[in-house]
Amino acid sequence: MRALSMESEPIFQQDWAPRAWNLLSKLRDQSPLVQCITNFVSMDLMANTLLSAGASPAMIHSIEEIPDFTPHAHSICINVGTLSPNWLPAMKAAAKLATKLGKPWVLDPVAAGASGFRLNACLELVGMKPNVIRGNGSEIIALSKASLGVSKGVDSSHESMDAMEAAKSLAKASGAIVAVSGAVDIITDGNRVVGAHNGVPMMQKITATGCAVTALIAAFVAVDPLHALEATASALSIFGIAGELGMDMAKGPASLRMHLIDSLYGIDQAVLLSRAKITTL
Ligand SMILES: Nc1ncnc2c1ncn2[C@@H]1O[C@H](COP(=O)(O)OP(=O)(O)OP(=O)(O)O)[C@@H](O)[C@H]1O
Ligand SMILES: Cc1ncsc1CCO
Ligand SMILES: [Mg+2]
Repeated sequence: MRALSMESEPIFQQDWAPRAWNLLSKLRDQSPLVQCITNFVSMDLMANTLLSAGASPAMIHSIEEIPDFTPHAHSICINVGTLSPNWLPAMKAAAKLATKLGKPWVLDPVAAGASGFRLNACLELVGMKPNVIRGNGSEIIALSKASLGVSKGVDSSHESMDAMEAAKSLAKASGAIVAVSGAVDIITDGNRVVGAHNGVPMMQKITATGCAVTALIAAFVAVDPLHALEATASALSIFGIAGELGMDMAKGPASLRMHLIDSLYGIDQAVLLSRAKITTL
């Protein structure tokens, strides 16, 4: 057993699986309202992921509706996947209001390194204090270095582990929990680093699984806003478990999409406790 030297150690050494189950149970009881300002590709999978987990999604993105609606949301997910100049003001208005009201919000910097417009928009949003930033390896590296990448667009050309230092420095600079998805999902506050080892490679062959897990993180952070790192690791692990269970029934990406949603809906305590694999890295 490690020495209990740091003040954060008791949480660091927690038993992750029971904690993840506790959060999923809370989510199912409370059904948090998650406002999603997200890309056109992801809307269906994101809403269905939130519903099957037990949360309540609302894809409400018009700037005119933010003053009335955002105060009712329990958390907000902002995703720049199909960004255009007329969407950015609504994203910023929602982020600003969420921060002012103390509501957790989560940023998905899709293809952050693909263009100057997108990178600057993401950097501006990072400056508006998201509670969590979740991207793939290439996105987190581009954001951390504030530079354009030779990226494949929305897909990653890096392993998540390649982005470890970038994730830590982005977390330190922004004050956000930073999560990097991949074979091992990395979650860090800049000091602590945790790995979520669930999931199957075929999840990369379904568009917007990353977007969907970012929204799931928003739902988990809504039920435990004071422990955003633990909530983020739990969401990533549980989504990965749904992928593993779904893969047992799937014939390819299209049927995995369906079985993943069914599996997320059906995850019970025994399955979660036996499958969740969250470790200190
Ligand atoms: N090699 C892998 N093995 C297991 N799980 C994986 C692997 N790669 C990705 N995943 C899982 O797939 C999900 C999506 O991660 P990915 O890194 O593909 O996101 P993304 O690139 O942002 O996706 P998108 O832009 O399509 O939404 C995450 O839950 C992640 O844990
Ligand atoms: C394919 C695609 N293009 C812009 S957003 C998106 C969904 C996955 O990020
Ligand atoms: Mg993505």
